[in-house]
Amino acid sequence: MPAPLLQLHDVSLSFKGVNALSRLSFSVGQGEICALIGPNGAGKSSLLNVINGVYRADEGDVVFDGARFEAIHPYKAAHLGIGRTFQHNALFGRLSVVENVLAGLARWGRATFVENIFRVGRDGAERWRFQARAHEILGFLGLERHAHTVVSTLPYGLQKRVDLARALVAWPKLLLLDEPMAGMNQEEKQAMSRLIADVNGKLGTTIVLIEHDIGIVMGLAHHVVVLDYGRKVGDGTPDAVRENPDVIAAYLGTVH
Ligand SMILES: Nc1ncnc2c1ncn2[C@@H]1O[C@H](COP(=O)(O)OP(=O)(O)OP(=O)(O)O)[C@@H](O)[C@H]1O
Repeated sequence: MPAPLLQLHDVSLSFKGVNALSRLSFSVGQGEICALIGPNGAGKSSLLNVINGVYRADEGDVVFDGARFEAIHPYKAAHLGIGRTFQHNALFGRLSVVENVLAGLARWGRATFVENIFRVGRDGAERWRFQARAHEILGFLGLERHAHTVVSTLPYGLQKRVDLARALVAWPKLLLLDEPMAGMNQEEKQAMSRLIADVNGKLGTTIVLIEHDIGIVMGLAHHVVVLDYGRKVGDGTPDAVRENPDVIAAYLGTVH
């Protein structure tokens, strides 16, 4: 395995007696695409929330890029290089695509988000740097021709791509994607899967993603971690995980 970028050690989290995560340990190597799979309620979203500081683990710790934390604020996580998309659309529907992408840089500069999108304010050089970065990412994700389209008027598949652009614009080392293909048809899933592979292959971004479509996971991920009731029941290459009897019993066996 490549050198780890992210390591979890004995991470536990509970909600009023429900164990969402139980002594969970695993590592994600630099440059990997790691998929988290498991049945509904297995703890996948809770895990992403611990990694980027939305939840604080009850026990255990996380090591990211060589630095250990028990709790971290989401803004701090973003500054350290942990980007995130959400399961449910969290875009500003009435703003344009490029304005939404600029929102991903809102906490990076000296000017405010409002100053940046209305192109006013203190730091012209920074404003142009951010605009250039936003357009670079839009170009990379094939969204440039939609840059000035109001987000709510775009088809769902493209809105998910804008969400990816917003997470990617702030130079993340680690990108956490919470069901980036949820609600998509097969063609849209294939297109999103190719984009994620490009982000990983061409930008070198390490990716942890939650995905329910096993066919997509097996084709896209280098590494699969399987959760069941907050516990890890599988951890390895897609082929190794597919043949693991515990995984078949806990999860893969239940999808047919
Ligand atoms: N904010 C919360 N308050 C109370 N319980 C929660 C909360 N978030 C998650 N849980 C519980 O923790 C467990 C793990 O939930 P989580 O959403 O992390 O699972 P998941 O694998 O992401 O599920 P899904 O595939 O349905 O999104 C579940 O039992 C869930 O009900």
